[in-house]
Amino acid sequence: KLPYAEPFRIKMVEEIRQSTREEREQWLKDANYNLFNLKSSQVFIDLLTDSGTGAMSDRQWGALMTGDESYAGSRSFEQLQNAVEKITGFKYLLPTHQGRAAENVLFSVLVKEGNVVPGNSHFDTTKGHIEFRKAHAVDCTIDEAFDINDLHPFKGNINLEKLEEIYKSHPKENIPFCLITITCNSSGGQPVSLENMKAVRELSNRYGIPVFFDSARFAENAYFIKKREKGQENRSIKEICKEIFSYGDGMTMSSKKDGLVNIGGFIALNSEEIFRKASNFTIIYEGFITYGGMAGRDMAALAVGLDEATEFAYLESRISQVEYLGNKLIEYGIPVQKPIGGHAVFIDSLNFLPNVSRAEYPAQTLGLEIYKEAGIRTVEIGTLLADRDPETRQNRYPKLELVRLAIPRRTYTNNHMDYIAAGIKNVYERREEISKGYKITWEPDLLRHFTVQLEEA
Ligand SMILES: Cc1ncc(COP(=O)(O)O)c(/C=N/[C@@H](Cc2ccccc2)C(=O)O)c1O
Repeated sequence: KLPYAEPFRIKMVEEIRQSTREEREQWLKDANYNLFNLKSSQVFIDLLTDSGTGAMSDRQWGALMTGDESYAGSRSFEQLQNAVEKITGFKYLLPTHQGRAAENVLFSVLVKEGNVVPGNSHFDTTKGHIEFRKAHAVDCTIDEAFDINDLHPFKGNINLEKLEEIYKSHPKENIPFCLITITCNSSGGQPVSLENMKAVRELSNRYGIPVFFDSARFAENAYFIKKREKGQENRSIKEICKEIFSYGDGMTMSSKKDGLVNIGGFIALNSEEIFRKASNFTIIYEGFITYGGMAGRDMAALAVGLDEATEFAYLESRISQVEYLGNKLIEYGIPVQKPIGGHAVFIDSLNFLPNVSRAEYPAQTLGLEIYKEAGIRTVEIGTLLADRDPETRQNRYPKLELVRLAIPRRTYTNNHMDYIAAGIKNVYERREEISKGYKITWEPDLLRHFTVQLEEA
């Protein structure tokens, strides 16, 4: 038996450059201690996000050259429509410029003030688009997801009792849909099992509630089903994807993740009625319904990307690299969410920095220390991202206070993974000295983590 190796070779490279610790300390000060404000030239290894940061293949670059920029009826739209239907089975497609735009269009049709939208953990913009409409996102994820050492293979699963509790305590007109996020980003890139999706579908049918998927990392979810769920090991990724989507009425997609492109999103669904209504919002917010904020060439590249992303060999190499980094950190004794997620390793900053009070944002503190140490940019998935309670305006302290190391697709080598692990180990060895965190000097009303400004506490 031979080990796996990447099912691709590299044909283009982009230079990255190291800096000095002194430079980085100054740059952080200039950035108001918000890693989003760093220039890319100030970052050696960029793990801020796996969204739109991956490498396209030569076939995708080729598709760019033959994109059809017709305003209506583009050939590239048809190519994308065929790819989406082949993989998901959904008949109607509305392209958008990215995932939150798909949420904006779909939720403009389905989400009304006072509504309740249950599911597993809704991610930041998805929750933002629900709360922006004065509706409530309710997290019904299983409890095991919040214990980083529990090895439950599907920590993205929905707790059916919690979900049924919601269905029983609200009239169905007040629950526009149940949203299943695959994989579940906020709980650590954790997958949802087919069995759970099927059970959610059956329960929702009993109460007459539609089911939608937030599908940003659906291919990685399918990979975990194939690897971990009994009876799935001999099925192709594409077969598993088809079954996944058979349990939903539709999906939103950030193509910047498992679409393997740098920009793009879409809505796909089966209901002609919702498609008609959503089309109006697409025309208002995005563009005509056969391009929706995407260039023809980007739709052509996305059609190829969806096909590549749903191939086992690609997923095995992508996910094995994340696992490789996760296992190195575990070897160093660093507390991380387990099992290792599909797109990222999530460090438990409460365990890592016990001397930093929660009110001083320990995950942000750790992210800044990792950048100072090694020029690696990460992101906080904790109290800053959780935003304030819309009513009380108090901080909402989530169960998990995480630093996410999101690994871009087909971009870094395992030498970079070794470098990342070594940099974090250095911080871990001096963790006792870190006792002061940060405080907010300015924040916006919504989705504050992108633009918040901080200073040393
Ligand atoms: C499950 C899920 N659903 C929808 C969307 C919106 O899609 P879009 O509008 O971004 O295309 C996202 C975006 N996720 C980005 C957001 C982010 C966070 C921190 C730093 C940079 C970017 C990420 O997780 O990295 C998502 O994860």
